[in-house]
Amino acid sequence: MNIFEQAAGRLMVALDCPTVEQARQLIDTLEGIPCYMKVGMQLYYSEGPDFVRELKDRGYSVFLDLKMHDIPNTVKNGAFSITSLGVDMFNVHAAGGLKMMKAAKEGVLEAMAASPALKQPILIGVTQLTSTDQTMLNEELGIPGTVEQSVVSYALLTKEAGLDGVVASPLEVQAIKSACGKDFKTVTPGIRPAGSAAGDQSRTLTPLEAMQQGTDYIVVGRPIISAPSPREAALQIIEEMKQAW
Ligand SMILES: O=c1ccn([C@@H]2O[C@H](COP(=O)(O)O)[C@@H](O)[C@H]2O)c(=O)[nH]1
Repeated sequence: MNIFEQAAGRLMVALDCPTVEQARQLIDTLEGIPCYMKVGMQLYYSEGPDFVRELKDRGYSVFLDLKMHDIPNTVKNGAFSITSLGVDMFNVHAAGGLKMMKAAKEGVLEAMAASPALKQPILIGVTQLTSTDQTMLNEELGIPGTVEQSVVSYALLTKEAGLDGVVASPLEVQAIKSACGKDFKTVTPGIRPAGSAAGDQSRTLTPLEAMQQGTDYIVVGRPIISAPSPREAALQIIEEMKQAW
């Protein structure tokens, strides 16, 4: 695998589009770029599992970002269904607790036992959303301490539950890796190339800075989707990621 492919494989493009037609148009413009595709609530709730299957048929790695957070039994059954779909990665909220995260893992293992040909998906826990800042954490959510402390404590809980990694901002990657080990995966949204609008994101770094922090995957939505040329924007981000090698 060359450096371009290695970098592209660590870029997750958030397909935050309202319809499958718009998502297809975006994917067509990214033809030949071997990035991960992230399907979130907007597209999944409108188009359902068929579009995920279509992405898999087109050869993409798929991160299904539905952030499950419910009672353990419901999450276990949801994890069974998601694993049976054949996605490469999915997530649950770490705030659902140890029992809920362990139930998600059980759902994965039961789906694997039912269909041994499936590839086991990477299962990750969401720590503190990248839109959350220090004031919101302490004053609105009533959680004491720093954002980094909260993220690391969720990461440790996620690891204890037997999951593979977490979603966090790139600013916390080093603290997560030193608490949970370098093989514990970090998936980091909150990526903003220089000059692009932060929007609702609070904890951000550029693609190069995120890679320099040692993150495993960066997630990018609007800086690609809303660019005049999404293809050029994605290629530019991959170029920036390559500089970290
Ligand atoms: O903490 C989180 C968890 C998930 N996301 C998702 O990532 C993308 C980011 O999109 P941008 O347009 O680049 O901001 C989006 O799909 C979120 O749902 C996140 O941002 N933060």
